[in-house]
Amino acid sequence: MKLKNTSLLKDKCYINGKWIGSKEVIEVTNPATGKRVGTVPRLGKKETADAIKGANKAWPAWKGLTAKERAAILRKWFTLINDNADDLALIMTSEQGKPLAEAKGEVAYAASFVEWFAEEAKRVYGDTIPAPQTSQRIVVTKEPIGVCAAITPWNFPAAMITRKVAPALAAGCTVVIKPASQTPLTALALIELAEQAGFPPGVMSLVTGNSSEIGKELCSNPLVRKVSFTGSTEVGRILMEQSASTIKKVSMELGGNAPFIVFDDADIDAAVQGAIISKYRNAGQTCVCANRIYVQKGVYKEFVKKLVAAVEALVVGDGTDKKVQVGPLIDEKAVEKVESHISDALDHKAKVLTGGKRSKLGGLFFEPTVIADATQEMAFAREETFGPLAPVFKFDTDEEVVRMANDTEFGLAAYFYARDLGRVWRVAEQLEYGIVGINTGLISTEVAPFGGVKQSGLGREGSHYGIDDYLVIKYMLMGGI
Ligand SMILES: NC(=O)C1=CN([C@@H]2O[C@H](COP(=O)(O)OP(=O)(O)OC[C@H]3O[C@@H](n4cnc5c(N)ncnc54)[C@H](O)[C@@H]3O)[C@@H](O)[C@H]2O)C=CC1
Ligand SMILES: O=C(O)[C@H](O)CS(=O)(=O)O
Repeated sequence: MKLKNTSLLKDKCYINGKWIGSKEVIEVTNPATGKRVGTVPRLGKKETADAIKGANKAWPAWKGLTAKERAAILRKWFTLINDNADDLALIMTSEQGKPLAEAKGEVAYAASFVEWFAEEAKRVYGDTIPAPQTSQRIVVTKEPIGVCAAITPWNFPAAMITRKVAPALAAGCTVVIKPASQTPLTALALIELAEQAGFPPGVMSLVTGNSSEIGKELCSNPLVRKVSFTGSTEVGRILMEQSASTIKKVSMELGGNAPFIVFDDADIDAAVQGAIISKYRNAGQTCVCANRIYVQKGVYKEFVKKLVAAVEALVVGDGTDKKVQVGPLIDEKAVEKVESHISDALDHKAKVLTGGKRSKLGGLFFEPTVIADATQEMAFAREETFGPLAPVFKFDTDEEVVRMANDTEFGLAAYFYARDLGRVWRVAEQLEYGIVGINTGLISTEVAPFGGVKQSGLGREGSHYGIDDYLVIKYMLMGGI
């Protein structure tokens, strides 16, 4: 990996302002080549407890800074991330596999949360409330909740970290981060830049190692007041259970199963482009990817023909190749999940229109796939595929498709293409999701409150709502006036 700034490639963790190694290490491999790109320490409970203790010790001074002083350090971090965007993107592609253009886009997206919350830090407002007695006054303040834990996934190795730590730090909290073991190098590069930006020791630490051991300490240590997690719903349940014993505040950004609906009054070409970006971004490994594509019968043939042509034009390969639009999946388990969804669909009489098997490139590459004649009985109607598989369902009426779209335990993102104003309002209001994309396949921005309903999670990230998850409300009632 040829970096301009070689200080960004770390093989140590960062705990209480010190870079810590260990005898035992975790290998980080490139999913496109299977080659080792680096190693990180295999740490556990003890180092996590040290990081939590250090975060608690650093908290009073950090929250004691003015909002403007915290904002200035966040702003410096934002500038450093942007100044090192090319290197951060190359590290990300090397450990996660996404095409460089997508990695650069994610670095900018990650930086946007740091910029946004540097600004929001100065807008944590309280209230005054008319008191019930003339001798009383009531003031409401919002205060940082305290030491926070951030546990993040491999699919967005930069943005899922800054989307949590930026609001926490802006609010005056300190943070201990546990990144995914598959993609720790991007996270550690961000920490290197945070150290350069001037965050005091203990304010932000990062631990790599045994996920469940570190997670248990983060969730059960009483000094931690908040756990913010992004990942699968299964792991989210475990973390919520583990956090219950010390009544921690939790934010959960979990799995999804996004419906993507094309009505007969849609702009079909726009809908095809929206389906491509929503389905095949990050090789389909995002929680907001279209997992089910519903097409109204009057436009079914045209849409499917155009979708197949667009999918067949996608270039699969190593993300460092500028021509590549679809990189490898993260691991063998992910490839087998896609294969299992395809074979289940074929067992239920579905038809493969393009793709349907591992790429001839071998390894973790999978052909972008479109399946026709999909039905609600098939596995992808219940489970998140998390891969480049687009199942197309045909539907007749608006009522029928809204029922099918809502028929899931998940409720993160939904999309639809339509132009009739009444239909747009009716469908948008009837969809049981935290995010609804209308005539677009790309809904992610730092200015909006990202999050799900039902079993897709709790809390919101980004937007002016995002900082509330790291604050607690206090009121002071003054008597005897
Ligand atoms: N709603 C959202 O924004 C997102 C949801 N996801 C969901 O996550 C899944 C794929 O991402 P993965 O990283 O494989 O999810 P995952 O849930 O397996 O892992 C996420 C993080 O949790 C850690 N982890 C796993 N088991 C743990 C435990 N027992 N205790 C503490 N930490 C533990 C992992 O090391 C990783 O850092 C998909 O279901 C996807 O939809 C992924 C990214 C974003
Ligand atoms: O982890 C994810 O899938 C992200 O939350 C999706 S997005 O925010 O990059 O759209």
